[in-house]
Amino acid sequence: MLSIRRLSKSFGGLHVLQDVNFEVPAGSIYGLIGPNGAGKTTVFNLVTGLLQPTGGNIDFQGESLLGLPSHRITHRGIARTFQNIRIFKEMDLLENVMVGLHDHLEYGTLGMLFNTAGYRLAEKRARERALELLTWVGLDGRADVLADSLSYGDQRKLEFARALATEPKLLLLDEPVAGMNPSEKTVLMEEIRNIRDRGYGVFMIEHDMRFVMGLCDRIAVLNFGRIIAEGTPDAIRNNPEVIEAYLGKEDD
Ligand SMILES: Nc1ncnc2c1ncn2[C@@H]1O[C@H](COP(=O)(O)OP(=O)(O)OP(=O)(O)O)[C@@H](O)[C@H]1O
Repeated sequence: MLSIRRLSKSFGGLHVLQDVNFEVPAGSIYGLIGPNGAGKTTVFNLVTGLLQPTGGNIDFQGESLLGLPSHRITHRGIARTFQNIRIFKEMDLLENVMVGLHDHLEYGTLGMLFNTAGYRLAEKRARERALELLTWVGLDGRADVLADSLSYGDQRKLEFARALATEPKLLLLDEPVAGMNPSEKTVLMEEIRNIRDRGYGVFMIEHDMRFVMGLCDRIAVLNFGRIIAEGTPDAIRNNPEVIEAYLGKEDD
């Protein structure tokens, strides 16, 4: 689904990524791990068009993403959440999700101004879809609650629903469980599995080893800008180079 070939990125003389290769298969949960500063966020920024690579290719569903601006990449079917949650705190949950959907509405400002039948139907559909997405992430029944009043874990779920509103095929999650308590993590794990089972691909950066190992189908390990291992959680867990580079330094 997402194919990364010989990818490199330098900032001046700093080689942040060098000859990075891996493939995120469709319908799977894929993890990208590695110590702080290894280059994980740079990979996400390259895939989502916030940065352009120094060399190499990024193909999504057989077509290159290189040179496309972020919004075109979103339209190709890649959505993203951020390490620092980005939601509209002064809006309710339904409005937060509908903002993501509005990009896909056929009826623009004129329809809204004149409140045409077409616009009303599109709004009704968007509303129903937003409510469905809130149910998917376990926030049903709270559509009219202000986002600001949500717990941290629920804010993450809302961000998740907002990303799904762009109708992606692949969802990029940047440290989805950062700051969550253990029970929130367990719930989110189940929800990410449900999303995968609905046919979405999930590609995540995560530092929480228990979460990554328990959830991902495959994992790539970055260390100083290079992939040092790729494989199933069991293979990664037992890889001596990975243990030395990363797992050995884990607090847990
Ligand atoms: N725009 C930039 N200009 C210069 N250097 C950058 C830029 N973005 C990232 N870097 C450097 O690239 C390296 C990799 O950063 P990156 O954020 O990709 O790492 P990471 O693996 O996501 O780390 P963390 O786990 O701490 O989030 C770091 O040394 C960082 O300082």
